[in-house]
Amino acid sequence: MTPLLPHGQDPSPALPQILVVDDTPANLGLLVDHLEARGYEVLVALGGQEALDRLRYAQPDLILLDVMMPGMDGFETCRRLRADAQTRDIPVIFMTALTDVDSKVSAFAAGGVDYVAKPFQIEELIARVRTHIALRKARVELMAQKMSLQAEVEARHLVEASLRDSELRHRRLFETAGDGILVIDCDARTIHDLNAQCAHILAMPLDEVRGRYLDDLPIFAAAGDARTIVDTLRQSGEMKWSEWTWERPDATTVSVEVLCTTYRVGHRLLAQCTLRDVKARKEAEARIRYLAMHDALTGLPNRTLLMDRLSHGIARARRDHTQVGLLLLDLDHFKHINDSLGHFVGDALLEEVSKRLRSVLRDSDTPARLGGDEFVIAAEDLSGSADAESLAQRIQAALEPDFHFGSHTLRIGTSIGISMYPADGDSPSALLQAADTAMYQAKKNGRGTYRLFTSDLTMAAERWHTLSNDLYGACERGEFALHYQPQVSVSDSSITGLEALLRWHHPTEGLIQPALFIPLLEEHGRMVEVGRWVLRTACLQNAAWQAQGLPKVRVAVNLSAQQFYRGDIVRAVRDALDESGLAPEWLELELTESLTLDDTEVTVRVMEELKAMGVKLSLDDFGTGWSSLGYLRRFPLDRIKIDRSFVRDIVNDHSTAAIVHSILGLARDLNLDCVAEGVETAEQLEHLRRENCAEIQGYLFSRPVEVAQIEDLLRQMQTADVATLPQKKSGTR
Ligand SMILES: Nc1nc2c(ncn2[C@@H]2O[C@H](COP(=O)(O)O[C@H]3[C@@H](O)[C@H](n4cnc5c(=O)[nH]c(N)nc54)O[C@@H]3COP(=O)(O)O)[C@@H](O)[C@H]2O)c(=O)[nH]1
Repeated sequence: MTPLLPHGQDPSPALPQILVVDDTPANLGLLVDHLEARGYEVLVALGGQEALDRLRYAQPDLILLDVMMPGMDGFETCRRLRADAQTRDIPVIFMTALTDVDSKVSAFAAGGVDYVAKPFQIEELIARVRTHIALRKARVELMAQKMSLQAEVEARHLVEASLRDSELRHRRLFETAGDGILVIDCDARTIHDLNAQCAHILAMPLDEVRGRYLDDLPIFAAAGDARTIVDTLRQSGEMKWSEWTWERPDATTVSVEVLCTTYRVGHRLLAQCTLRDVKARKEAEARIRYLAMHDALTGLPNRTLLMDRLSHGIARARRDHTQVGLLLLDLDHFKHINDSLGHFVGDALLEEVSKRLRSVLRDSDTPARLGGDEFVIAAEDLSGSADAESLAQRIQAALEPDFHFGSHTLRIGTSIGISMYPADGDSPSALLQAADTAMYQAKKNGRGTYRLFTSDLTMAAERWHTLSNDLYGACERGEFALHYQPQVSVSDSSITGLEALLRWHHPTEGLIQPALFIPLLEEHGRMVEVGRWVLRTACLQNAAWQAQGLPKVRVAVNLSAQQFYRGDIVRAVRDALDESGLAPEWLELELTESLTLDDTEVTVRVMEELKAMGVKLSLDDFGTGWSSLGYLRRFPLDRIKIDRSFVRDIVNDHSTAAIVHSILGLARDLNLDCVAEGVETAEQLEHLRRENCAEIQGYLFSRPVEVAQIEDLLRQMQTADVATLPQKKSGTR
């Protein structure tokens, strides 16, 4: 064991260490003295077990082991040392007085390396000790050498294995790469190697390409002289072609992007070229270009492409002295369909419309979708506006038949505005502006029509835009008012109801009729907010009349589709009733027939919620819509209002009279009340009286009038004897 050294003293090289095992302390003392005197470090143990214990912590170079010891004798101790891997190699010299052959044999059999007889000659013992320590040292050094040799071999194997791995990995990468890889030997000007993808791009078998001269391959013929390529590679170390196109042996054409870089292997200069097929990139670019130019839903050209085609069309027409027509289409009621039936049906309708449009167009016509329900057709090579008009008629005819989507059957009209090059503008944007103006006019004239642009329409369009601006804040500025038109009992001329009709007191233009500004409010999404104001005002007014003790009559408020589907109408009605204190039975909501387009759960549910509150529901403009009569049974209605277009012709036209007769019969069968609208003459009234129509509304009794006049009428009703209707008209018309 290495003794602790005083501070500052260098440790001497480790001394050979000897463990002496003897149960006789006198023997031990003697031996220790001799051994230490000869430069050995000595450990001692007084018995076999103690020796084994010490050897757990020490690794002496030699053990001197007494044979005859109490407890575990020397032989047994030696056997145990040999059995333990940690002590197996420590040489053991037995010291014993037994000198018979058997004892000596036993000593060697137990694993001893030598034997000294007691009493021993100290010099002999020292000589044996030195020899065995030298032998052990030599053995240890040999083993160390063997081990380092083995470690070296193993390390080399490891490096070789990892080189093989790396080579395999790179080979695999090379072979399975998505890009083609071609290795050129710049000195021999041959193909040194290539991967399967490269062979695929070249459309040549791999083995046929490997080793070939560059000049023999069509790819290099396409790129230029092989010698020039190699020279450039030699000089600059790299080369790049963004697109390299050539015809392959199988007669197909391929385009690749190529990047070559050189590297040295030993004395050879190689160049690795990566060939990337640019077809996928070109397809993606084409797709992006397509998406940028087309409408994703219908696949029709979008505004950008339309404007481009239009400007080319105008240029051609200028050259050929022909005309270009621009038709701007707006699908009537589309917003309503989208809101009520959902975007799925809305989208399906737009797709179907685009198909039908395509079916009536010539190759030289460009259909486009600008967004929403706005479609445009640019028609080239026209000889005049009559051609554009006949195209408009063909389009309207194509869109006329019913559209079927699942359980929904829809009919959709189109308003079309037409502008012509050169008459109405000589640029795409001027033509589009003119067509837009004409389209608004077509819509105003009654939907489902077309209109050619004329310069006076510009003024109408300008007025439209001015009014749109003026409408902002009109409600807050108190510019809206309600007029009321009585609904009257045919039997006794008493007023049964008052229809609330919205009026706009424009600051400079005076009173503006709702037919002009309600579509504007709808267009700008303001009808929900203004409709709420109408509801609230009508309820407060009716409650105030009742509070004044005037006869109780119902007040009828018109609801637009926008209010019904987007405005949380149930809550708006409840708020109006709560705030005014009006009993619900005195409020009637007039729903237009177009609302019944959607006879789905939503419509029925909202109607039932309104009905459950106790308000009355009536169906306005009855007979003008295109929905089935079946909804009359499904919807919880109280009243239908026969549209004034029927009343107008009721006296002169038999078939109209027959329709009104049927409507009244149907209403009776379904237990619905009926009001005939637009009654202007005594003859119409008489006809309706004969048909047992219970109530009428129209100029014959009164136009819509201001609050004060309605109050007069209600007071007259309180006091005067009720006269027949025609007599009543004199005071109020
Ligand atoms: N959603 C809302 N719609 C409203 C509201 N206020 C009005 N309107 C709708 O605007 C349309 C035009 O209304 P208006 O100009 O007031 O015309 C009404 C009557 O003046 C007119 N009428 C009544 N009697 C006669 C007649 O004998 N002859 C004749 N030529 N016209 C007559 O009819 C209009 C009322 O029609 P209706 O509503 O169908 O009962 C109109 O569609 C209004 O609904 C509003 O607050 N919200």
